[in-house]
Amino acid sequence: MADSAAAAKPTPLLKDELDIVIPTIRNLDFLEMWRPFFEPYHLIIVQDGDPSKTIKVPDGFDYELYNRNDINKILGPKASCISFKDSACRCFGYMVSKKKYIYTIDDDCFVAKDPSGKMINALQQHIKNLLCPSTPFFFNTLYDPYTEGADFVRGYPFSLREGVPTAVSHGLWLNIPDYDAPTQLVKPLERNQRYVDAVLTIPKGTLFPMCGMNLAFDRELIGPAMYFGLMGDGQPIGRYDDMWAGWCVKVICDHLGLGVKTGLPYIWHSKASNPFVNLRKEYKGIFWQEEIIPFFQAATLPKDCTTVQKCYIELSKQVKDKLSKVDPYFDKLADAMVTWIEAWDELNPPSGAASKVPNGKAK
Ligand SMILES: O=c1ccn([C@@H]2O[C@H](COP(=O)(O)OP(=O)(O)O[C@H]3O[C@@H](CO)[C@H](O)[C@H]3O)[C@@H](O)[C@H]2O)c(=O)[nH]1
Ligand SMILES: [Mn+2]
Repeated sequence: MADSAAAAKPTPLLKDELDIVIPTIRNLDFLEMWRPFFEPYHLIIVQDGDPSKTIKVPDGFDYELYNRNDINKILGPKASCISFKDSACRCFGYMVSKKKYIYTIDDDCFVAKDPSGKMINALQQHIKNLLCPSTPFFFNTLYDPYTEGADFVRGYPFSLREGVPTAVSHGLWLNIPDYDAPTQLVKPLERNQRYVDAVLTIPKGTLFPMCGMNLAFDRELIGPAMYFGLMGDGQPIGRYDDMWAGWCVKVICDHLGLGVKTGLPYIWHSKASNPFVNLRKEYKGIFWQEEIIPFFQAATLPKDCTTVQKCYIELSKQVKDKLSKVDPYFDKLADAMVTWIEAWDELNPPSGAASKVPNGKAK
């Protein structure tokens, strides 16, 4: 009987080709709710803050955990590019992973329900988004043409219907929306109750505010560009980690002909962080982004930038040239971008087939 039951249970999609990266400063009880969806996958937990604190992980999960001491030991002086006391530290998990795909989620994000009341398996939807092509060059008005019950509409060029590989799947959040501090302050009670049943490719040439709390990507296609910058302790800015990565990623995806999708899946974001603390972290970013975004909108990469690493190094040069006048911070950030690529290439030598190397060990 048992054999037939096991045989009937389908192997979860990309079970051995995807890591789940969780930045955390607290025990990971939230995993209990995700167990049906996450248990078959390997977790990479990036413990931020005090490394002497023990993070409790519920039994039954296969994981490796890295605290600040581990990061310093593994990267040596290059650890300076990994933020401390900010969720930006999660990008260390992307670097040490050996898998082709990454899903990253915050520890205050829970399983949401769709309008029918069904629990949403966010991970499976992200995988579906990543395994289906994107359509950045021509907008399909019936949204994702590859989803069940939809297609390319009349007038959509057949020459473009093959689409391009999808590098990023950006999910959304019910309940607490990812608002900046000023918006949170003026709308403290606002909750996102709108479930929009759509997945959209973000058109080429359009930037977007990438939120890191419910995000998946193809690590082999775009991993080296997923650097979450210098944030938190000792830095003049915070809560722009995912934004910075998203702007760099979108410029590089546009250049390399890769797709970025946003929309489904939703998660339930349960905890609003303190808007006053957030304002202090964000406020320089609120001014700076008025100059940063035109920089990324105007950024072009030369034809000989044929790999993500080459694109990223070129971008770091342009950051140093054009953004250092905004604040010396960008000079430091440009250098950290180079350090990140050096560390990435050290841990991920080009010869290694990323998804074939065994996982790291649980602590
Ligand atoms: O110093 C820290 C603080 C938190 N974390 C972990 O990071 C995520 C997000 O933390 P939290 O949910 O408290 O903060 P939010 O404001 O809701 O996060 C949103 O803002 C972005 C900040 O850049 C973030 O990506 C968004 O989701 C949790 O897992 C904390 O445990 C940390 O590692 N270090
Ligand atoms: Mn949160």
